[in-house]
Amino acid sequence: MTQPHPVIQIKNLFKKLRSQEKFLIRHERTILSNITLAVSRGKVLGIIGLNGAGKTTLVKHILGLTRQSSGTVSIAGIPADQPEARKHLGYLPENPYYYDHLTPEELLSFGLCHQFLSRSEKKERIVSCLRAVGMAHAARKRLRTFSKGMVQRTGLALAMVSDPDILILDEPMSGLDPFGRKMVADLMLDLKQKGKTILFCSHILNDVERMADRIVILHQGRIAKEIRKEEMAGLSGELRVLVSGKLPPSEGASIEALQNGHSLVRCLPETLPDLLHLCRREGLEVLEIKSPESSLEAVFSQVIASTSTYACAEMAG
Ligand SMILES: Nc1ncnc2c1ncn2[C@@H]1O[C@H](COP(=O)(O)OP(=O)(O)OP(=O)(O)O)[C@@H](O)[C@H]1O
Repeated sequence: MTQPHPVIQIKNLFKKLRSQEKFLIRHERTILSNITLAVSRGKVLGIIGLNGAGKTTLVKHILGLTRQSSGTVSIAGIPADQPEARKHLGYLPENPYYYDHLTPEELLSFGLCHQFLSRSEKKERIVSCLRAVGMAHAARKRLRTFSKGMVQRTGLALAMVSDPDILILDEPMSGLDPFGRKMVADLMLDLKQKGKTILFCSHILNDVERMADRIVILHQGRIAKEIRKEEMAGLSGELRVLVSGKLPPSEGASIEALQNGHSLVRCLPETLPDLLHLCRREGLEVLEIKSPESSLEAVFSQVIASTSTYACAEMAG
């Protein structure tokens, strides 16, 4: 089967920044190191990483807003620094800030100024985008009167208004209440169903796990791990069960004898009834059942622990 042509293609991308000269010695910091990444049409790629891992810098390269030290970035086959590449992109920045005397309606019509649409088509597009993000009721209010979450929602509408094929969303859930988060998640899945390609960065691992087809863990400017959806399903989501004594071996459970005489059992939720039965039979008490961590959270922690002596990523380079 032939692979679909990637709409975002990054090859061997390096970004180095020159620090101030010290004693005539020039220092360089590597912000991104040998990033190679491709996203196919209609797919959702989630990027996660610690603060300072390089996520926003990577996004800036995709948007053609900064120049790479080496390597290539292309959007729909066009180098990312060419203006034509941007026609394919809708962008929500990490901390959206817009002229706050504007209304969402005015802001979105600015986003459509290069589109050949009739007045009524523009109006229809603006209304439907504001409705999609739950901001239709505030279409004519000044942005300066908005909460952070309302600005975030308006920013998302702006990213969508020109109907781009590719959406680049830097922390789309930031500042949103639980309803807002669900709304954005549903919206992203809807956009995906419409064939849009989405690349987003987030610190909310549950959302990333739910929405992404593929996840990239960026650490200290490098791709530390890529996880495909199929692999995500297979990640362990084990329960941890604390039992008041020693247990004999049991199928489907890993048992660790603790120094205080208790046992810590790890098992999948479907084998819990067998384990409870075993505890009853052995006359042991179940002291605690801890639900699984987000499986992505477990993998993320593992990757970070194994790829670094965790010094703050900002010190890297
Ligand atoms: N203009 C700049 N000048 C100097 N250093 C910079 C600049 N922009 C980014 N950096 C450094 O590059 C590294 C990556 O920053 P970036 O903003 O891409 O991280 P991030 O993963 O988006 O972090 P966060 O999760 O906190 O948003 C950081 O160490 C940051 O200090």
